[in-house]
Amino acid sequence: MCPGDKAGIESPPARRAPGIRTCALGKAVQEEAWPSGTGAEEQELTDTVVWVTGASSGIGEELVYQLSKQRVSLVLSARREQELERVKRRCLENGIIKEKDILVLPLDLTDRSSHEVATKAVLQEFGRIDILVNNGGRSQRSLVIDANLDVYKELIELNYLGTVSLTKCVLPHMIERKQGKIVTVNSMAGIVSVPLSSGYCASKYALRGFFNSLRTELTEYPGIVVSTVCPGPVQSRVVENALADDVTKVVGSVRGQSYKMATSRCVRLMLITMANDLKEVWIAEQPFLLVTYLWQYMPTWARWLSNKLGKKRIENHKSGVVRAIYIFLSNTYQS
Ligand SMILES: NC(=O)c1ccc[n+]([C@@H]2O[C@H](COP(=O)([O-])OP(=O)(O)OC[C@H]3O[C@@H](n4cnc5c(N)ncnc54)[C@H](O)[C@@H]3O)[C@@H](O)[C@H]2O)c1
Repeated sequence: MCPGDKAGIESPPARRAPGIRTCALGKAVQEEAWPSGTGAEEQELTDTVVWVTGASSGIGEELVYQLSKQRVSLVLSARREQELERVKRRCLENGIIKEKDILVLPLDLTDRSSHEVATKAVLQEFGRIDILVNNGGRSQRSLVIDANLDVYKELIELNYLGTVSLTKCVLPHMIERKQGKIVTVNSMAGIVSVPLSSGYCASKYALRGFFNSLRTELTEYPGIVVSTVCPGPVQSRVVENALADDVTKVVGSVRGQSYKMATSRCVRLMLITMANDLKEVWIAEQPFLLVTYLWQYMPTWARWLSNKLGKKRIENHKSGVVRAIYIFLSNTYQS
């Protein structure tokens, strides 16, 4: 943690002395050096055109609410137009943006043939795309032995290929302008391997690999920033919507989420990430962060701990009381 970081988010990096360092954003850590000499707050995103996928729920929905309090243009995408219209109304009621600043653009990430047309629609409306936030996605709660192969196909189609496809549509525009930000909501499950989420982990590992490669390919375009955001458990509908053992089955309703990070806090930290062009951030409360550190730096210990905690999680899943584990330590493995 940075010295003086006790106040967490209330002591933003802008106040800190120049220099490269590894900092904590309050309880949530970004494993990344701050850019030297700077340290922007989210207001620096003013006057940008931001396209958010998965804007109808959870992290994406909260992200557009917080962005709508600044002077930005927003494109809201997800599959359900009605839900997007609801989110738009709230943005207009509580934010400072006007009707002309917000475009509802229904989009199915798995329908890759529609992505080019959607990109053109955004460019036609606002003339540019400054920030693409690849947020839409789904999780999984099923054992490898039980999960139908279609579950894996769907998770790769949506979380991985859908994101890659949209990014590829937007990229030529950013390259032409030599600027832009591609922010992808990955997960701690892109670093930590978790039982019951094998397909989800695979899709998020794949995404992390893809964007790390893309970042290197873009070195001659320093104005294009590729950011990967890895949250731990955050309050949203991600578990409710998670695929079970068949692609037609979802987990459904889940019990309390109070142990998870508040969506608003996660999003605030994401905005700071975006304003500061950070390459990779880990956003989580303890002990989730600690487990991620173990996976990164002490994989042998991480595997030992995973076996202990994972066993319990699997037992609970098998005995049909999987919801109980959401409150206990085995949630170390949440998406
Ligand atoms: N909430 C967490 O604990 C957590 C942790 C780590 C990462 N994440 C990631 O955060 C992102 C947002 O998830 P969330 O937690 O807000 O969950 P959520 O279920 O509340 O929201 C998911 C969003 O993705 C959209 N979506 C789903 N399938 C889609 C499709 N085919 N096409 C377009 N949009 C689609 C949904 O409509 C919704 O808007 C996901 O990528 C998820 O993997 C969440």
